Amino acid sequence: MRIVVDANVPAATECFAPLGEVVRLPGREIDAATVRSADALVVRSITRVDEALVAGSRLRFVGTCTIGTDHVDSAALAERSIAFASAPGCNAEAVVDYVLASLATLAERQGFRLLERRVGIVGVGNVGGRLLGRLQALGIDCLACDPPRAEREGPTGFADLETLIEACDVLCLHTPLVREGPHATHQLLDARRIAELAPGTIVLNAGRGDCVNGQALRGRLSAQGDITAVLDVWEGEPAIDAALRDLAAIATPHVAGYSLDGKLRGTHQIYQALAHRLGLPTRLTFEMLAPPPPLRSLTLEAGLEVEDALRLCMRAVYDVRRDHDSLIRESRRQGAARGFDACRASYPLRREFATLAVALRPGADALAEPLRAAGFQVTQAS
Ligand SMILES: NC(=O)C1=CN([C@@H]2O[C@H](COP(=O)(O)OP(=O)(O)OC[C@H]3O[C@@H](n4cnc5c(N)ncnc54)[C@H](O)[C@@H]3O)[C@@H](O)[C@H]2O)C=CC1
Ligand SMILES: O=C(O)C(=O)[C@H](O)COP(=O)(O)O
Repeated sequence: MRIVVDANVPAATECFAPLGEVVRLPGREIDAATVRSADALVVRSITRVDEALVAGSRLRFVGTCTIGTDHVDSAALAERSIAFASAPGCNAEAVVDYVLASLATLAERQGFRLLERRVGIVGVGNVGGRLLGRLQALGIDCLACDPPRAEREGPTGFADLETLIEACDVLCLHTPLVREGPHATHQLLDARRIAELAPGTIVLNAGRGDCVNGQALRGRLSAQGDITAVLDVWEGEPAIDAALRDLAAIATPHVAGYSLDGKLRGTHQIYQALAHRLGLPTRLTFEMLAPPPPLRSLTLEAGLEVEDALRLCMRAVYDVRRDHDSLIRESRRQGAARGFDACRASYPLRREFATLAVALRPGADALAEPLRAAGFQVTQAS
């Protein structure tokens, strides 16, 4: 059993070596020649898995250690009886951490209170649903837009995109890339909708780059400069639009989901799927793969404002400004595409908010609820 695995998949040896011979390759270098002699292929989102890649191979299994599956032609795999598995929800918590860290950073920079904003969430699945849960627990007013869910579950609790555009201060996109059909998301935020955004709106895209018309967004940012963009995903990755990158308040190289926890969960889900396919037992648990976090706990004294406490704890675990700064620096040093990929390949260790226990001194009890709502563990300090 020969298993070709993307070099950016962590814990690949621990998970896949017990199942077969593991061959590691950079995701963008996995091609038809390397796949020809493979029995199983384990990728992340940058390897296009289509008929051209798998034709002539003896592949029996393809797994992507990611949530998104738009890089995989699942019909072409089914046609050849190649089993396919993805990793739903694996890094959803990390994306929610990214959104909260970005909004907290903008709140500080632009001088608004995050807890007073109204947030519109487009795509309320594993990511958007968890974001909704954390924001509502924080007491933030939210509107949710998810036409496929509204169709299945009924309209209560959902609004249409036009309403979100009109009524929300922040618009967060968490849709998959769907090119065709009644609920296509390709260019969902098109030139008309971008023109309709009220001045002061924050647009955050952590879904897929092609869900937003980048040219229209760049036009609005450069001509009027009256909205704010937070962009983690881009059209044409890794060769992204440098002008749009420079106009975005926060620009990151498709790393919203890049917590170690999220990546390891993705690997572990595909390990389980492949072992199941081979009829082999799964001896490794997720807990065996995840090392202890470098920062396990911190203590807060009484007297901190809620938003200051939230920002302090978020930054202790994940400071999104670091990812923005390294994309700008590496793009200027190496060019847009190489800089983008270099930041992803050498991504520093990042853990999720849930790995940090915040101990509260007597008198700081008012922070307990908001900190828990944001995703941290909370304990009492003496
Ligand atoms: N930036 C990053 O690092 C990451 C990006 N992603 C992207 O985020 C996407 C969403 O992830 P999950 O929430 O886990 O997926 P999911 O499949 O659990 O949820 C997606 C939701 O979007 C909804 N949706 C579909 N078409 C829609 C439309 N036209 N308008 C509004 N909503 C629509 C679906 O009904 C579903 O509820 C992934 O497909 C992936 O492309 C996921 C993980 C990390
Ligand atoms: O899970 C997804 O969907 C994502 O977008 C991943 O975080 C992307 O990770 P890479 O494939 O870019 O390593």
